[in-house]
Amino acid sequence: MANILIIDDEKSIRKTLTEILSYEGYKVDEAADGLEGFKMFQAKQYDAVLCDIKMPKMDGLEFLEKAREVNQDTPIIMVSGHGNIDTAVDAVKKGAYDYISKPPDLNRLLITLRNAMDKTKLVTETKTLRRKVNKVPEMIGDSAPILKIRETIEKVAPTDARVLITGENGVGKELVARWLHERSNRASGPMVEVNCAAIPSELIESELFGHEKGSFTSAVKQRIGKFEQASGGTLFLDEIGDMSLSAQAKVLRALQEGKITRVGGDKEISVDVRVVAATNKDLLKEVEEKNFRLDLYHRLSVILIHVAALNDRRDDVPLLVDNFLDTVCNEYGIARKAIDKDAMKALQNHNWSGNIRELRNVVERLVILSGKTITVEDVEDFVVPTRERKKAGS
Ligand SMILES: Nc1ncnc2c1ncn2[C@@H]1O[C@H](COP(=O)(O)OP(=O)(O)OP(=O)(O)O)[C@@H](O)[C@H]1O
Repeated sequence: MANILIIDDEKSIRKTLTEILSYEGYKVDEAADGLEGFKMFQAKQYDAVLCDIKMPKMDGLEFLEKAREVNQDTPIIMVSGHGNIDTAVDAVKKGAYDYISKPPDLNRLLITLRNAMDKTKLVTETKTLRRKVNKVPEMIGDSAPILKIRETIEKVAPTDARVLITGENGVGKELVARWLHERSNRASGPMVEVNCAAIPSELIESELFGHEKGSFTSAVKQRIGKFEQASGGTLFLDEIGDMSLSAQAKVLRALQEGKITRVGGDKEISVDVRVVAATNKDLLKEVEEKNFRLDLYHRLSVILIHVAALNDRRDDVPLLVDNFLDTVCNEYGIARKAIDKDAMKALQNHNWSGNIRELRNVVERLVILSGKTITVEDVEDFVVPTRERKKAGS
């Protein structure tokens, strides 16, 4: 049964609305002004709110504004008298679902309520589905370094502490960042990723902080930067070691003050982001070579997570191979291929300079090229690079 909150200072209106809605099977609570209504709204989850505009203590617009800060999803329908249709329209612009006029027309009231609640249901379902579709892949492995990383993620994720993730290419740094977001209190917010190495240095500031229209030749319209996009969520700065010194200075300011300014703008905009950064470089060496700011390094590295190279945790190889065999065969829609002991051993001893990304490619290649069971010959034929085999044979 849906719960509806009615906020109106006129007792007769509350009575009429309550009678209609109770008759239709809704559970109804009443409040006589915005302040009382807001307290009830904070204390209980409602499916919809009907709210008068002109009221003592706290009016409808103020209620709307405050309620939106608490909960974005519950639809709020304004109930407007003759004199304040304009305010009702204004309320809709500010996030009210719709408005109905006094005296309330029975059919219009019920249809508006039903539509509002249908929409909320759809929004909630979409959110749940999106979360399911974008599920973060498992972090496979039970080697000591992986256990330690999982433990650190569980401890650190719910805090807003900044994390610097280090490790070679393809070890799983991005995966760690995604789990930090997933396990944080920001998980329902966005996770926005910026690959600092892939963006030309003259564009990185506009990418991160946005720009105002006309601030430079190609700025034909206003653009919201990644810091703003990530508000309420996590900003993942990948390859931070490749960021220009001038962009570093601006990032530092954003981290110190929690505020950014768009390129070509003069307004300071508050942003609420948790920053997670990653690099394959030795940042302290970059600091020594004056390519990276020490103050920024300290800001970013409150917590350090180092992801060990696959060659340093070979115990994880069999688990990873088994897991990738499952997913790859599934993706290709073919029966799960087996792998014999010697083949697994050969993979375990291989030099994984490309880390887990390389391992996944290798499994994919083996699945495509081998028979039902992957053998050590397959590994020798399809995995060990020709160059190395020639060397070994000569
Ligand atoms: N422990 C793991 N278990 C399962 N899959 C993993 C694991 N670690 C990494 N992967 C997968 O390996 C691939 C490479 O990982 P990821 O992109 O996180 O590496 P990275 O360190 O960020 O690489 P780069 O530095 O090149 O950006 C991804 O597909 C990721 O899902």
